[in-house]
Amino acid sequence: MSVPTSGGGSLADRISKPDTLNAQAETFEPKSGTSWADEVASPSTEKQSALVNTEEKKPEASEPVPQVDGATAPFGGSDLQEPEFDVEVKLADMQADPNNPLYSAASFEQLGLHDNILKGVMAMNFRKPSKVQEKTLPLLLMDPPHNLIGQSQSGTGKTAAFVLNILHRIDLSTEQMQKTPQALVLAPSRELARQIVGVVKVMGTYMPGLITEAAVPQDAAARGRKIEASVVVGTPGTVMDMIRKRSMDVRALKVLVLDEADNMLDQQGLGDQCIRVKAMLPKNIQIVLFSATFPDNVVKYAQNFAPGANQMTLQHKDLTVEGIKQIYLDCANDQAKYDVLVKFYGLMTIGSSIIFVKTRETATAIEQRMTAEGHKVVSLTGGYEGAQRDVIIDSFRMGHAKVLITTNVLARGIDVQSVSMVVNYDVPDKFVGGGRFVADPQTYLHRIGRTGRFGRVGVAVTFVSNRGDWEKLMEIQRYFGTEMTKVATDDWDELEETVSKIIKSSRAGANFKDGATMQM
Ligand SMILES: Nc1ncnc2c1ncn2[C@@H]1O[C@H](COP(=O)(O)OP(=O)(O)OP(=O)(O)O)[C@@H](O)[C@H]1O
Repeated sequence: MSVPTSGGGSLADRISKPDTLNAQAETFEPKSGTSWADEVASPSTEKQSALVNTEEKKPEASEPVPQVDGATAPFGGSDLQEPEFDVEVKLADMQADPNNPLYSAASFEQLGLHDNILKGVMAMNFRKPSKVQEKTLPLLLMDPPHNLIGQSQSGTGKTAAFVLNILHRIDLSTEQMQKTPQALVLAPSRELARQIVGVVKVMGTYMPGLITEAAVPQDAAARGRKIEASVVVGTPGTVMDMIRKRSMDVRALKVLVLDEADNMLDQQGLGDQCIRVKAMLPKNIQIVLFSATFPDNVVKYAQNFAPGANQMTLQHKDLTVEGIKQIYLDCANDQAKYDVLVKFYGLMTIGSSIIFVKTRETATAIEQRMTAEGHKVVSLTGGYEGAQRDVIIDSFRMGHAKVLITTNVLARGIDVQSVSMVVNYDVPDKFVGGGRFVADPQTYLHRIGRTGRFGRVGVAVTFVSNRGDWEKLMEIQRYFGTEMTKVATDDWDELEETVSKIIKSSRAGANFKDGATMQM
């Protein structure tokens, strides 16, 4: 099959010819659009603060076995050990390789956790800690408590590290204590907050009296209800409102966690809210910051926010996840991108995938066009109301929709193990003033990290259709010292062959429709 794309020759060709390149440079202006800060829990959406008791969100018995919203597959853990996964390297091998981020020399039993907590860990089928869990848990569990800044690659189990510390520290001995907030986790999106609630609940299954609640923007009906939970996970604006309105009592809080901490401290608005929340908490609270990325400009903030913290950090070059194969599709021009997207989806059978775009408008446009082509897609952006967002993400987690189109609002933290491909329809960039956008390596890393979770394999495909995109992508490549393979889109036979080879070499899980060899 050979499906040529419309005119113009490949981008790389144009780039190697300076004349053409200059001509192109004038044509391609940075797109304006919705910003990251606009998409995340913004002050306006946060006004509708209320509590979400995720107890009500249990799936119907007849539905496919879901990931509990947001917990990982309940009691399935990282099921890479199971033979159904046609991978050459088993999780056990990875966890025995000292150079792998999933490696550990210790067992969960050696970490000094209470038996009821260990039972939860074992029921999740976590057989051994990952490196970040093994290294940070002894530091987190120390008495007196110490602050911690922890960094490790996406999908390597940071959530369990901070959740285990929380479960270890809370006191559930009386009904009064069970209903009193003792640990607070802040996350940048409602979806991530709800996911973390799911993890706390699943891990704490064997802890009698554990009550966990999400504090995220919600419908007006629940507004004003007092939090009666030992563990609270929320977005910063909502939590700030609740503390101010005294619907959350913070006097007994012992632990504050910022997940995606660099993002939380760096973003205008979010950063202020986190600082205000912290100022209202007891002074001797343990502060724990986790992320896969801590860019240089945020490190100082982080150290001020968590004074005297123990630190586990990584070099840029060690941040990429080995199992994620990175390619870019060289599209003739901006208009050709959509055709390439549809042809690409026509060619491959992909488990679940996420398409990242820059603006809400692009998300809606692609959703409509792909739906018309018969694909089961949903889109989720900051433009939707909270309750709608819950329905959308749940339908993706359950596998009812196979393709999720979203903006940076879901770039971080979301853990859906079946995601075998991430598409960057727009190269991630950030506004730096003066009408300029520059490459955003951190967002790139977080986006592609939605696949390849805990030793799984996946493919990250970035669309490049102009010189500006290409330069930004090369900047990202340099930043991480990684290799991204260029794939032309003017010869689909060749594209099929190239992508097939790449997928095989990475053990990644996508099938070509007419000759499946790989399985995920
Ligand atoms: N010790 C373990 N053994 C097996 N599976 C694990 C273990 N720890 C975590 N996992 C699983 O690994 C997956 C990724 O974990 P998690 O979401 O905590 O990653 P993360 O490091 O927070 O990633 P991100 O940077 O993207 O937020 C989850 O599905 C989780 O259940």
